[in-house]
Amino acid sequence: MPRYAQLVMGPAGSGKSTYCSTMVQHSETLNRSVQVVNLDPAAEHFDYPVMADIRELIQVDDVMEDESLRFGPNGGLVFCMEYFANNFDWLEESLGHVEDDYILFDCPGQIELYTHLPVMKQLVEQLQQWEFRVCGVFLVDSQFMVESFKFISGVMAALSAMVSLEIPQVNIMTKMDLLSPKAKKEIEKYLDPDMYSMMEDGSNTIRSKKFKKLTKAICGLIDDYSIVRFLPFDRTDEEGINIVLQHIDFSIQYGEDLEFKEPKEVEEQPANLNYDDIFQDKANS
Ligand SMILES: Nc1nc2c(ncn2[C@@H]2O[C@H](COP(=O)(O)OP(=O)(O)OP(=O)(O)O)[C@@H](O)[C@H]2O)c(=O)[nH]1
Ligand SMILES: [Mg+2]
Repeated sequence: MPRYAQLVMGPAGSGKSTYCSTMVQHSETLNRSVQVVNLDPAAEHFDYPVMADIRELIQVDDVMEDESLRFGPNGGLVFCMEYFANNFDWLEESLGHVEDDYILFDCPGQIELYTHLPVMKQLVEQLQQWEFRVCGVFLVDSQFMVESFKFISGVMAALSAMVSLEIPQVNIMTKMDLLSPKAKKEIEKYLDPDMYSMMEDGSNTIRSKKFKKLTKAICGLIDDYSIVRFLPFDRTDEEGINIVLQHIDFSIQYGEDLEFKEPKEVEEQPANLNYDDIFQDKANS
């Protein structure tokens, strides 16, 4: 039986930890068991129960305080993640060997982890060896997506994670509840984007003549191949959360191997049943 995992990624403060705790609560209402592993060695607090916590293995503070290393917060985090990649047996031990389990990995917010460092790819390959089907969940704060040039940079960040990890990926715009009614209307344009008309919009930011060809090529890539799409995520909207979960489940084929319940057997009826005769028999008896 396969095991299932979501790799919850995204820029700093995009709502990864909140997403994890929302998903845990939502799954409880569906009577599904979902566990969370904290992979952020700099995490201070989160409000979900953890199955495993990378801070048991290594903490950013310890790395920064180490006289021989002398790292700052970002270098420290990269060091921690590389240390983690060299010690996957810690994760194996913490995860155990439960078949059919469903685990969310709450990742750190440093974007370089998803764009050019090999750690996350190594983690994905390791999880796949342990028979996990892994879906990338890339979160971007919706408040940073309501203008064309910001949207394109969000799309590029999501795309580089998709390209480097080579797993199914569901992209999500978080914190939809914080948008003003005007911004909510505006954001609809970005949930089903028409990149070519976006290039023609009022702002001059993406219409610089010098980069026109490049902008057009990027917009064309996104539009023509429908490579990147975003789903809205409002933590107060159960229906919306369910839609996101269904997309993710579908991408990792969750549920396909679950036990199929046989329908109750119906007593076989004679092929040429004559109802009139039956009613007549009953009436006579
Ligand atoms: N209103 C609202 N606030 C949210 C939502 N998601 C996250 N937040 C808030 O945004 C802040 C950051 O959320 P986190 O879940 O810690 O974000 P993160 O991506 O885990 O952050 P790092 O781990 O530091 O990268 C917190 O104050 C959350 O309460 C949301 O859907 N709605
Ligand atoms: Mg977090």
